[in-house]
Amino acid sequence: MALLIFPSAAISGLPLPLSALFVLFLFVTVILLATYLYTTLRYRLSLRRYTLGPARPTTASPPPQIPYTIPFIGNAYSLLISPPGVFWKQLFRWHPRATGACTLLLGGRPTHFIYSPHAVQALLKARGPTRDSLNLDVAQKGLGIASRDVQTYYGFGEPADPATGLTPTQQQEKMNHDFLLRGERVNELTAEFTRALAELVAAEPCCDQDVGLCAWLARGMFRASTEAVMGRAILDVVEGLVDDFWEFDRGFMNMLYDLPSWFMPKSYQARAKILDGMEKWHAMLQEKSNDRPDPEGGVGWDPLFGSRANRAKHRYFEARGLSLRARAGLDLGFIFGLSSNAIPATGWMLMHILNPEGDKTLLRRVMEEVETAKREDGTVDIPTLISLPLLQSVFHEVLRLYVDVWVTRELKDDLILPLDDEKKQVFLKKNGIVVAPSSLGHRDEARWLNPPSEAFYAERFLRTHPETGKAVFSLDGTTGKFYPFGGGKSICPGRVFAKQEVLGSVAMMLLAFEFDVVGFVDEQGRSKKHFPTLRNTFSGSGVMPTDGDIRVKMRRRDTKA
Ligand code: HEM
Repeated sequence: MALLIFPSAAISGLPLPLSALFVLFLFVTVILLATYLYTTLRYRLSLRRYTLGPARPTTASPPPQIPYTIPFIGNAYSLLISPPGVFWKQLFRWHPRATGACTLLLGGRPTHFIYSPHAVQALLKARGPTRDSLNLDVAQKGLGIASRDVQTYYGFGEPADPATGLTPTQQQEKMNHDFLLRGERVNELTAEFTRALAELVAAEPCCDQDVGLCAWLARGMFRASTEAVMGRAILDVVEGLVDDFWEFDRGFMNMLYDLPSWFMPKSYQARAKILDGMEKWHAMLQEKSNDRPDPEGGVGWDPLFGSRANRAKHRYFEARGLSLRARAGLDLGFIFGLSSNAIPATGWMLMHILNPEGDKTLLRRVMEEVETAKREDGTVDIPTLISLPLLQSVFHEVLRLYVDVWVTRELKDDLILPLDDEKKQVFLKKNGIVVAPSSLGHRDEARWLNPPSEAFYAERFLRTHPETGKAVFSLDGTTGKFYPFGGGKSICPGRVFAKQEVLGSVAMMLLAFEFDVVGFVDEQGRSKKHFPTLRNTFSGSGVMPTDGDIRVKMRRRDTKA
């Protein structure tokens, strides 16, 4: 006690630097302790008000703010260093999940996290909240685009263009709608993708191969989807794009969280190299295309620009007068959207279908379904494929288990969201940030039962049709608890293509090759006993990467004697 009241007396015998250190230590301890006590008291009071307040619409209260110890940094440290899911598991041991929402202090900014399905559903439907601030962060920190170029690209707050009657944001939404979401355009993209993938599959050596399945797949799918969407030239001009992309992808969240480059030097180097290469590619595009690329022209795909979606994007870049460096960064962002989710999702799907520790009948049942989509010429009929019940269920189960996305919105106005019992509401003040972490809905133990939420269950999204008795795919009852593609006006514009790309790839692989599983390996290729799980990395970015791979011997089906 005397030590606390008269520290100088207690340390009078110590040399000066040690005394100074001791005082500093004491000072820091007092600050941390005081912060913890203050935030805990505030939490207790706000929780009481929040849970005991009268259940009338006029009484919406702000979410309880979770205590923390370090001022400014707040809860960021424990949230970010915990392996995926662990922070929430520990939090819900003492903070009632029934609150449906809570506030965390992340680097000085109070951020509201919501996990009540009603609240999530209402947030996604609300027209006011936007993704603007996240988009700015992604562009500047993640993609390395200069702030003024980002402003030029997004043009937030600019009036509508007199020629089109659309603001820049509306022009981007229209582009996504016209070239990524319209049925015929998606079909064109898928046709190009499957053509490119089939060429790569045909070029694979036919002899017995022993490969890491996901690593092998990631290279092939990346080439095929990049070629289909961005054209062939980019793969020739940007040297080492495939390997550099995955190195960049590994460090992307570090960049978004502003961690210094020495923390992940290889990822920063890979990004710089890609951007240099893509700048060259853009210079070449400008040189070779005197006319502005025409997205509506007769040709669906050309080797220089690739898809209509890419031509439309380049036309927009031109119209906004963007620098080549900015175009390179924005295209890297597009390739990130294109590849960083769909490719790992395909890997997880194939690994589960082939898993020798899993359901031994799954591969046979999936093959029986996939065979029904095989055309006489050996190609796959995509409309048939994407309506197969078991295959769709496996795809959605993979998205449920492995998508960990923070659907993030910025509030331009105050927002009141309903909580689960519908009598209570939560109040969120304008200018705040709201996050709906998908993993809290996707892995909610109370929602996903038999088998429990942590388990992979291929049939999870199948129901028995009451009249035919057949298994049908269904997403009934999942609103606000399952949102792998986000929702509302910012919902993923690539979702239709993603489903065709993933299911198309799974089917093409299974129809082309027989796989014998040799064993499991970790990321360094060392053998490990069990099926791979989530890599211990930052959560929140989309489909989580695996911490290993499944080693397989591949044999081409058509060359089997
Ligand atoms: C399994 C695959 C995929 C998953 C799980 C996924 C998930 C998501 C999510 C959660 C968002 C944020 C939505 C929101 O805030 O509400 C998003 C945005 C986006 N996705 Fe995807 N995505 C996938 C595939 C794709 C593909 C293949 C493309 C490109 C063809 C793509 C392009 C984009 C773009 C451009 C955005 C940003 C939209 C904006 O800023 O408004 N995604 N995606």
